[in-house]
Amino acid sequence: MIGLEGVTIRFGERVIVETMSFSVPRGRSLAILGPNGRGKTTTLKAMLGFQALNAGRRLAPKIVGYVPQSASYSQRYRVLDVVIMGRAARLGLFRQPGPEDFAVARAALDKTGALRFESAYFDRLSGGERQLVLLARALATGSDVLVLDEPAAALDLANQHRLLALLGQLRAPRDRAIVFTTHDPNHALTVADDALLMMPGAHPLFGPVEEVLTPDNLERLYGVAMRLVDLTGPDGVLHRAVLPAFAGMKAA
Ligand SMILES: Nc1ncnc2c1ncn2[C@@H]1O[C@H](COP(=O)(O)OP(=O)(O)OP(=O)(O)O)[C@@H](O)[C@H]1O
Repeated sequence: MIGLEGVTIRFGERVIVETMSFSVPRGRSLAILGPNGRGKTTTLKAMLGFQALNAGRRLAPKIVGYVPQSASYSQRYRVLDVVIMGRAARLGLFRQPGPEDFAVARAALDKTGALRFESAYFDRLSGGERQLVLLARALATGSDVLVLDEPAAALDLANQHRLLALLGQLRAPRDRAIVFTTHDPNHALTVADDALLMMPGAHPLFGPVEEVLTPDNLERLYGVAMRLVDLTGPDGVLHRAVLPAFAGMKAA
């Protein structure tokens, strides 16, 4: 389980969140949505213990698989070494990674479709390729809690599809708590059970995706008119999708 209880965070005079509470138990996934600069990353950092709280407390296990928006290292590392870092908390300060750690790291890279980069230098990869490696690093922790900060942001459509399929696979056994931020409500509709909408100038809305992700709420969230559409998915079943009204506009 991971979450926040009565958390307030201020930067100077500015209140980012005030007495905010939510939790994600094992078996559920949460999507956090909100406009740029509203406090999504700050909320994730608070959950992970990287952000000082003005009030309240965080609820989190000792080891969490975390995918930051980006990562850079002061040294040059190969991809496999970056993923092995996900094992660090289990290894402790002095133990070297063994064959089992390398096997776990390779399996994680295989799962995210990044095994072909295992010997490449991490800093030579594209933004999207790095994101797949960071996701593998999070999986390699073996934690049953995964926290992902805009995991799809740098991904092309094929890799978004792969990421959503992978999140779907990770969610299916209902033995993990998964939290991710996204700017795409359709990603929330596809793989989240609950949504936290960080409304501009108002308290966040939290609840099951089907109750919270309404066109009205999304319009208030982004200030853009939204429409609901029903689309037949690859499985032949009708699925709900949301589109901003500009999706129907023709370029002049
Ligand atoms: N350490 C800090 N000190 C002062 N202000 C900060 C600090 N960290 C973040 N902020 C500010 O808090 C606000 C929320 O930032 P945050 O990164 O959480 O937004 P976000 O919702 O994740 O945005 P985006 O969608 O653009 O990634 C921003 O205005 C940011 O500039």
